[in-house]
Amino acid sequence: MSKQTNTKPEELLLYAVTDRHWLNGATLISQVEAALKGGATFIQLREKNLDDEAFYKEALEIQKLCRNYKVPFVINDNVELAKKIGADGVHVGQSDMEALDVRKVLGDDKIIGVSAQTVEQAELAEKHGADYLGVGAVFPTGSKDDATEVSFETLKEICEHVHIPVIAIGGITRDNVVKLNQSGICGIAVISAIFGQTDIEAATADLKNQTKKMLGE
Ligand SMILES: Cc1ncc(COP(=O)(O)OP(=O)(O)O)c(N)n1
Ligand SMILES: Cc1ncsc1CCOP(=O)(O)O
Repeated sequence: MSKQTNTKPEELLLYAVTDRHWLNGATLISQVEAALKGGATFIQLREKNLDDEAFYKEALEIQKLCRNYKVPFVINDNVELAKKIGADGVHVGQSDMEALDVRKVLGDDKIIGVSAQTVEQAELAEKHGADYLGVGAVFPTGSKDDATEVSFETLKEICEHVHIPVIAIGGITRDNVVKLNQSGICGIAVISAIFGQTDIEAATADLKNQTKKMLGE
């Protein structure tokens, strides 16, 4: 990896993306804490329907928790909120604010993650200052209605064409993560394989082990 980025590949090993669909009466903070105890290495707060005030309060709370665990904390899509609370960064998709513009808002030191489904998108995101790429959906997923499927070949090609770390996302479980072996990724991002599990802490620890094995660590 020759290009300097604001993330370390080891921080991207097991990236947990929140989803209140799985709360079932629990609080998001308790679920995120269980994921952190189980060894999640990165947290993304992803809220699609929360009002501004509640989103702000929740982001502050989860940011504090992540700081206690020394784990990077980014916010999905909402660049203004990330700026306001001084989050470690944001994750944006192809239909969100462009990485170049995000960088102007957040400055040089913050983490910008960008979703990519093609080599062209990946190269452009890197050129525009992305620190890492989230590529998927690599398997069928029930967590995102409009997810585009990305083949193993495309995932591998993306990894070969960029110098920033790449993580895979979409339908990844403890049982299928092995199929991502030799793709070139440095980690995985998941929702349901962590937050959809009864024992979040144990599921996170198990998935982390399986991911390390897949990477040959
Ligand atoms: C790590 C990571 N990778 C990809 C995505 C998907 O982002 P996006 O394409 O913006 O879709 P939404 O998450 O906004 O539905 C992600 N969130 N995280
Ligand atoms: C946010 C996102 N982006 C591409 S697939 C996906 C959903 C991932 O969720 P799961 O790990 O439950 O398939």
